[in-house]
Amino acid sequence: MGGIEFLKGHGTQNDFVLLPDAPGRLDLTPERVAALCDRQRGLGADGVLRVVRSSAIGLGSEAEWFMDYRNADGSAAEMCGNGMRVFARYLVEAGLESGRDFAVGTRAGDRPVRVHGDNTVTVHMGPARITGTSVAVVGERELSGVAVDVGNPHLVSTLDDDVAELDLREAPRFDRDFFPNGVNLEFVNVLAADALRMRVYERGVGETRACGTGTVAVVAAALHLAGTDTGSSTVDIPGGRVAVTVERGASTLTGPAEFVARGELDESWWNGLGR
Ligand SMILES: N[C@@H](CCC[C@H](N)C(=O)O)C(=O)O
Repeated sequence: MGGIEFLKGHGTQNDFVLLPDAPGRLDLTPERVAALCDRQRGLGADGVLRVVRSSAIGLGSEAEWFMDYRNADGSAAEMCGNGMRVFARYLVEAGLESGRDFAVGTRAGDRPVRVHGDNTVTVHMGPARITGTSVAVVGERELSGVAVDVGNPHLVSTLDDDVAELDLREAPRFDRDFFPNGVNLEFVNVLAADALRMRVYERGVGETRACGTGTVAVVAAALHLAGTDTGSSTVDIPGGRVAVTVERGASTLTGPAEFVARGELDESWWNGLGR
């Protein structure tokens, strides 16, 4: 095998390793993903985005390209909003899409995107469905929350005190009967009707500096608690700010997509990792 190309990028500091693999030939095991994402023995990232033709992955997407997203622990997830912005910008800059409006396949379904000229991207995130209520436990605190499905599962807890003060060094607990496949946990302050502040503890990763699906979930939950299902809000996360619109059966996420490096993986390192 020749050198394995990679790019490193981020969306509001939720960071990713992109692996271009059009024909789907890479043996991307959970061990290799975890090693790539490790910040000491690998490149370091919250997740991996494999750029593969939908026809090569065979998951029924009608889009030409499929975002094969993996969490830092090696698990696959349905969707990644910040990753999608970086992925879409890559497709345009690599000449793999000729226009700026196209759809990308994900395990949550095909997602239309628009890549703007200023390196921001709008992603049509699909429906944000309220699925009930549950509880997150942070240390000794029980925080009730609204469960939201954005293709992947979220539990949004609204706090009166500053989310910046929350101690997320240990993984918060949640109801495994309610979320048998795990859950992304968001903690939010409502600053105004159209301004939220959020921290997130991601399934398969830990605390990250942003989560795109999470920002859609917190806007949907805030609207739900205000007695409506339609509205727009900015969401401030530790890594920056995004804009979210939620409507009945649809939502959009707009924010930046940045590249920081590109290169080749060391082949002997890659080949020596557990398969
Ligand atoms: N950071 C992502 C979400 C990635 C997947 C998540 N950890 C899960 O397991 O569902 C985003 O920007 O949406």
